[in-house]
Amino acid sequence: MEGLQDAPDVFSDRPRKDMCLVNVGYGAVGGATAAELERVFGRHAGFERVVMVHGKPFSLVRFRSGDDAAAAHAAVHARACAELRGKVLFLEYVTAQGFARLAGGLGSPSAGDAPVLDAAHGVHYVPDFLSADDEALIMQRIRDDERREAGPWAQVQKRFVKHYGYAFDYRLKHIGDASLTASPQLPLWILPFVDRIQARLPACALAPDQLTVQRYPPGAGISFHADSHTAFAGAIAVLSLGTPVQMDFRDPATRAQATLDLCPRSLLVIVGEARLGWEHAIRARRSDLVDGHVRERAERWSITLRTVGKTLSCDCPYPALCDADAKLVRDRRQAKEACANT
Ligand SMILES: O=C(O)CCC(=O)C(=O)O
Ligand SMILES: [Fe+2]
Repeated sequence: MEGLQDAPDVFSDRPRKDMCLVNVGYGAVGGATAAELERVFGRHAGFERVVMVHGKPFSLVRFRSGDDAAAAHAAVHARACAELRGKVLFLEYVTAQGFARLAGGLGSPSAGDAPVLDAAHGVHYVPDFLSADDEALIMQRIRDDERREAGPWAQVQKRFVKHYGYAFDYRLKHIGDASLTASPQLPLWILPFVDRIQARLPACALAPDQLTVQRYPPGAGISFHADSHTAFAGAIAVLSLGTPVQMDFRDPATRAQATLDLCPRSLLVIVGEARLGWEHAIRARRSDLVDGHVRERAERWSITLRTVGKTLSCDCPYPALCDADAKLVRDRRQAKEACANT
């Protein structure tokens, strides 16, 4: 296929949640529209979204899991499709990297181009943003709240999370049930720190209405992800407390990586490209290698501040990581519009 001979690691022999419909692209002659493809794939369990790339002869389809994709593959692959004028459809499983490369029209930078972690790319890192007294005060407030609220903490992988303002549903990867918040408002003790973040980084325009406390015992991490583009609007801020930890950033198309050391008492704010176009992760391991030396991890706490997206939309140029066209998001958007019109 066009351009793909130079793209190793794009296709996979075994089922993956992403598939490439290799012989139908966007367009009039022999092509289809996204709505037509959604009708074809939307009837299969776990369908999430179709991504079409202008000017390319293929399309991409994402399912919730490899099993869901395999079931749709069994029903669709190498068969004539009545909705597409009897055209025989051919599907190939694609890797996550393949999906990102194809969704980007294969125009992504070559592998090995390490992303640069600086403000120009939307990474704002402020070491020692908090004093040791601030850190102790925040830890004390977390403990005080804990006694008063008695939860609700949730365990996600090996870490523990608690939400204020809005809950996050880690299964749906979107805003969840409000009853799962410790409180519908941000805790009052965070407000002076929000003011301080705004004063320090005014251009990031952080105006949070959700706060998440996370506790990482040694060995806990968070797998590669981009925070949902539609669940949250604008900048994301992270205050780090406790042990230092490395955060890895990854370009989904090239897999190029860069590492940022998140020191205790630091502030990290990600916006724009770093927030929407890169994934980030904290590896689930007990130590980090820093300048050739093993640094053991102890317990780490983070406070993340976000603004819940009210429009459920996103017009970023990063389709591989954008959920604006995901079925869940479209359904929620529709339900919201229906509500507004009644
Ligand atoms: O704990 C952190 O430093 C950030 C975690 C993160 O990426 C997230 O909650 O989305
Ligand atoms: Fe994140």
